[in-house]
Amino acid sequence: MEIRAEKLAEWGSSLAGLMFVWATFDQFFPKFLKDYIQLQWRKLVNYFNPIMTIIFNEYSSGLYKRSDAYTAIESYLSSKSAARASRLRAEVGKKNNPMVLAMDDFEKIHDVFEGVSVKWFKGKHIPQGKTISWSHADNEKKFYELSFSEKHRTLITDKYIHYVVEEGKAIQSRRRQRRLYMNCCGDEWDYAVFEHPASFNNFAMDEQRKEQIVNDLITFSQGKEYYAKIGKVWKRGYLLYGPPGTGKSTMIVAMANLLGYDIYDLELTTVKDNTDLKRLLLNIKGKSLIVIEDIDCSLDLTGERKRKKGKNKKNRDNFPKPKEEDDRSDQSKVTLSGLLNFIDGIWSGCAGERVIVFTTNHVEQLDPALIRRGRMDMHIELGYCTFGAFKVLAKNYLNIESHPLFEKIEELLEQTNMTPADVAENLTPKTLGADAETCLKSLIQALEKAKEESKLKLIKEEAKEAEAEAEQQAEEEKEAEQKAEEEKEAQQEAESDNGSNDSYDEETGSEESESESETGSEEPESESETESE
Ligand SMILES: Nc1ncnc2c1ncn2[C@@H]1O[C@H](COP(=O)(O)OP(=O)(O)OP(=O)(O)O)[C@@H](O)[C@H]1O
Repeated sequence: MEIRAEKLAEWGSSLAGLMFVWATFDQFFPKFLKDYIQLQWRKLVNYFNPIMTIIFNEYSSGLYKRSDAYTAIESYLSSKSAARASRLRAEVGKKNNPMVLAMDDFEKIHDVFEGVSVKWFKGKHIPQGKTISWSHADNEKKFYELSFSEKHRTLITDKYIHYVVEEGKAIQSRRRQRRLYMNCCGDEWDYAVFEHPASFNNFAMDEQRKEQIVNDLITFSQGKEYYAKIGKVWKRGYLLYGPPGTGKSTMIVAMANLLGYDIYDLELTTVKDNTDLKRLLLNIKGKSLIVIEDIDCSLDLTGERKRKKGKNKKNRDNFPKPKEEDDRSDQSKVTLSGLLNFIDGIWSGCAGERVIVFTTNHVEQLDPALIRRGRMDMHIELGYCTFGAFKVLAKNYLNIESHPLFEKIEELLEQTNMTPADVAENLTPKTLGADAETCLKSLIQALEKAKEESKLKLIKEEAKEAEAEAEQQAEEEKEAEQKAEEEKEAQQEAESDNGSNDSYDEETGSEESESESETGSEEPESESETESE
């Protein structure tokens, strides 16, 4: 015990001695000398275990835009900092990410990639004796320094940095508040912050089909290298078609939420001409989902423009249109070929990764050129509610996965056509505290009513058809009678004509025989003339 106490006292005094030396060194040695000693020390360490460093500056020289690599690294490290950095800086984030913790200046954190340890340091140069400028680039110069053992150079430069930048970008896109853009005047986009809770988890559709679509979207979003390899622009087209209320708009939102893309809602009727359409395309950023809703109402298939008929378009039609915009829509000259160029002409290669979605209630009216594979790569039919889709809605709206009434509902859904929108509406509790069973019963009532109505409709249609058939038959009979009558009259007339001719013959028989004999004598003559000629 005594020996241990002695040892502790010894260490204590050595530590105190060291601290005294360090304090003296720190206080009395000039900065350049300290820097020099530090440099020599690093060189000594490097000699035995060579360390490589890479610097990522916040601003590239001469540019006033933050470096993309720097911001991506910042996002990547902020996701690691909460657990690893000893000093953090808290920043108020956006609504969907209230607080962001980032590593503070002059902090270090360690990271491990494929078993290799690396060190990140966040530093900044503060220019001395310079007046403060409004430009960040002229003031503090922040940077990240990545250090690692020289022997892992290839792994870090070839793989790790790429991984960090891609991860950082993905984190940025998840954190960023997304935007819903609308084309407003000519070639410009206006936007609103977009927060819609629809997702594939709560989208009512058969699970297998849903999985196919989700996989397709994810494969596309991760396919940068694949598209580069096959020499195609990194874009994919989806055609959503089906009756109103089957979830076309909802699926667009679910797609955007899944991919973390902004939505560009393109209203073709307000685009002046093909040139404006091209300009709009050039103003679309990457990671975007371009939507043209009700394409059949936007563009005449001959390339002529057609004003929207009857359809109450979402978003835009809730606001009064400025007069110029109304006038503009009258003058729109976007053609089908302009739209085809917009989708996949050479200009389409300028906007980076993006998805194009068309929706329509009348797929049969669309020009095949517009929706052929390669333009609209995946055609998705959204139909009436199936039992599989109903189960998703029941889980969303009532939080139940099974119920004795499900069997009856399945049977009724097979016998009638009801859109998911109507099913959802019937599952929504109408009174405070209404339980699941009440809502299911209300749906059954609605389904039975719909079934009755469709039966009545069918009977009416059949009666109408029968009536039309009877009418046609009567008309045909009438026509036949009339025809018979006419034929009879014609025959009678012919007979009476014959009778009068006979009596004339009797009177003028000699004349006729003369004329006949004249003609008879002439005919062989003319024949012989023709032959000799
Ligand atoms: N498959 C679905 N899953 C979940 N909710 C749905 C589905 N289909 C429709 N709904 C609900 O019905 C409402 C109307 O759907 P939505 O606007 O997406 O239909 P739509 O096919 O785009 O209709 P329209 O052709 O009239 O534009 C939405 O608010 C949504 O809540």
